[in-house]
Amino acid sequence: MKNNQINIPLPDESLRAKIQHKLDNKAKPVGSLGRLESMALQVGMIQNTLTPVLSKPVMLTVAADHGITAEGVSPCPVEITWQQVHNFLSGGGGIGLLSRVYGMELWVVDAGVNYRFAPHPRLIEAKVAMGSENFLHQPAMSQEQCMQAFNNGRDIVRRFAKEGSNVVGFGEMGIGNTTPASALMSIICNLPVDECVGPGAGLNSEGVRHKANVIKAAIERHGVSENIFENMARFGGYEIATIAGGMIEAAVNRMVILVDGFITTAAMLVAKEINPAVLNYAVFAHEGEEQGHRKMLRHMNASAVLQLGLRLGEGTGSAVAYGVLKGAVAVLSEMTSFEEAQVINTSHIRFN
Ligand SMILES: Cc1cc2ncn([C@H]3O[C@H](COP(=O)(O)O)[C@@H](O)[C@H]3O)c2cc1C
Ligand SMILES: O=C(O)c1cccnc1
Repeated sequence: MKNNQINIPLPDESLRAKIQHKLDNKAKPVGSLGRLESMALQVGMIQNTLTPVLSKPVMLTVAADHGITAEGVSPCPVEITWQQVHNFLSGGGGIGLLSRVYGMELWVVDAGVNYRFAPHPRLIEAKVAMGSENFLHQPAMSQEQCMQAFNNGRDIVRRFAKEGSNVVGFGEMGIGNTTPASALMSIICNLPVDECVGPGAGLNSEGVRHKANVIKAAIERHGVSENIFENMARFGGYEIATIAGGMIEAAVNRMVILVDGFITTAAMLVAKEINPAVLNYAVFAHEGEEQGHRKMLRHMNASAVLQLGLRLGEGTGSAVAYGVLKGAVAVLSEMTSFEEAQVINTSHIRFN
């Protein structure tokens, strides 16, 4: 597939001034709701309306295993991936809890976990393989497997869009997945590997150095392609490919995309390589502790909604930011104007 074949609708720029005017005429000093106002503007533009509504919010936590863990790049046992899938499905873990607290419907996607799950009403079966290959020695996925995972993500999100969801949060679970995320980041942001790695789930500094060396050796071995899908097949993972596809499809369907932590943000890096218009739909939920996360956001000129020192993933930051997003959307759609509130209009008073 060529990089730019997927068509994403562009915002109707003539609406921007109208939304801004509506925000400026709410009963408050101009701009005083800060970031809530810019988020409201973004959602208004995404939905092409002065009265946006968030409906049927879904959280997709996409899980997969990684052959590269054989190189000792994660401090944690790989069985945690499938164990956490069970945990999430029972309402546990960070995302089981926070999706419930903030009112998002959680779905767990098996994109490539090395475990055979019994069917479960909240588990979406999209397994391409029992985990990726060890990309130090061979490509993580074949080109076909990578496209399969990408298209699975598109299919899943298309289904939710058809059912009336207009906001989707992404999260992930996959022991070892900070390694492919760092590799893709280094390639896409054109940054040295050392600037893209961090402790992940808890490596010490020696472990981080080892992780960097593994990534450098893998990039040396396979080389970097001009084609983003080839790079994803060489160095990526099934959850990253599935999330990237899901993000692209969300934008195609004019859905708000909540982007979570380091790994999910790497999937957004991939998605914007496929079509940069996806960024119009992205709300970057938080800026986390992993150094690479901050740098990826800078690369995309994005500023995150929250700064909570998170370093978990799973979609936890997306769930919390969804709470903020709800407030932002309500400001545009529901907050009283000066006229409605019978308050003297101060929208002409501007300090810059
Ligand atoms: C109990 C536990 C729960 C998690 N939930 C998310 N992660 C996070 O840590 C993993 C990535 O870090 P690394 O690349 O260092 O393995 C991913 O599963 C990510 O979602 C977890 C990790 C653990 C151990
Ligand atoms: O920032 C994240 O999302 C993150 C950091 C470390 C491990 N897993 C996820």
